[in-house]
Amino acid sequence: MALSTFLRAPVCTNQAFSKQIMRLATFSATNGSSLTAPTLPSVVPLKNIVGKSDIAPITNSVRSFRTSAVRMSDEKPHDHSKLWVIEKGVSALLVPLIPLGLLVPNKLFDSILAILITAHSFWGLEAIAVDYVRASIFGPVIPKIAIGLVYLLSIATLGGLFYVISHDVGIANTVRQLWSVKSNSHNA
Ligand code: HEM
Repeated sequence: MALSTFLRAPVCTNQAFSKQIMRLATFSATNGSSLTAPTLPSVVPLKNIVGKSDIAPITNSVRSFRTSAVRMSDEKPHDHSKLWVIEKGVSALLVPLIPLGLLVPNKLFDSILAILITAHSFWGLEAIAVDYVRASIFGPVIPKIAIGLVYLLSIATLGGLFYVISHDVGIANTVRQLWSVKSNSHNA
């Protein structure tokens, strides 16, 4: 097991374990001795050692760390859990709404589907752009262009879907026509 993985394991981040490690490290640093069972007292209060020695004790030998970017201090805190629930709610709504919209083609279902599909694919594509087009790899400009393209594509998708709904046969009927073309060519 890699050391970093081991240190992040629940047993290592446990407070009692951290205290024990701290005690061992401090004792070793201040005495310069090896940690063998006979030389190590069972309890060495930290405050007895700190101050009695010039050597700084290692007080943060086990420290949690994060791999995600640290939040900028001027950034307002966002509650992403609410957006997460909305994203998953929209995904769940698509499951009954897509077949329902196809079974009963009308402008209301088409409009709801247009909005939900655009929102859902926007969040999906935005997540891909944020996750894969990173500033650390592509520099500061390309990630902004990628996000801009996601916005452009989503606006074009919503505009295109509403054009089909208002000026053509609608989304559900378009899909049904495509299906019938396929089955006609199959029969011919
Ligand atoms: C019943 C219909 C659908 C359901 C239940 C569904 C569900 C999901 C789920 C659960 C995810 C993963 C989200 C995550 O990683 O957190 C996802 C990702 C995505 N969906 Fe859908 N989806 C549906 C239809 C669609 C449609 C119609 C489109 C586009 C026209 C679409 C575009 C995307 C995209 C672009 C992603 C991101 C892909 C990725 O993360 O790798 N989805 N969808």
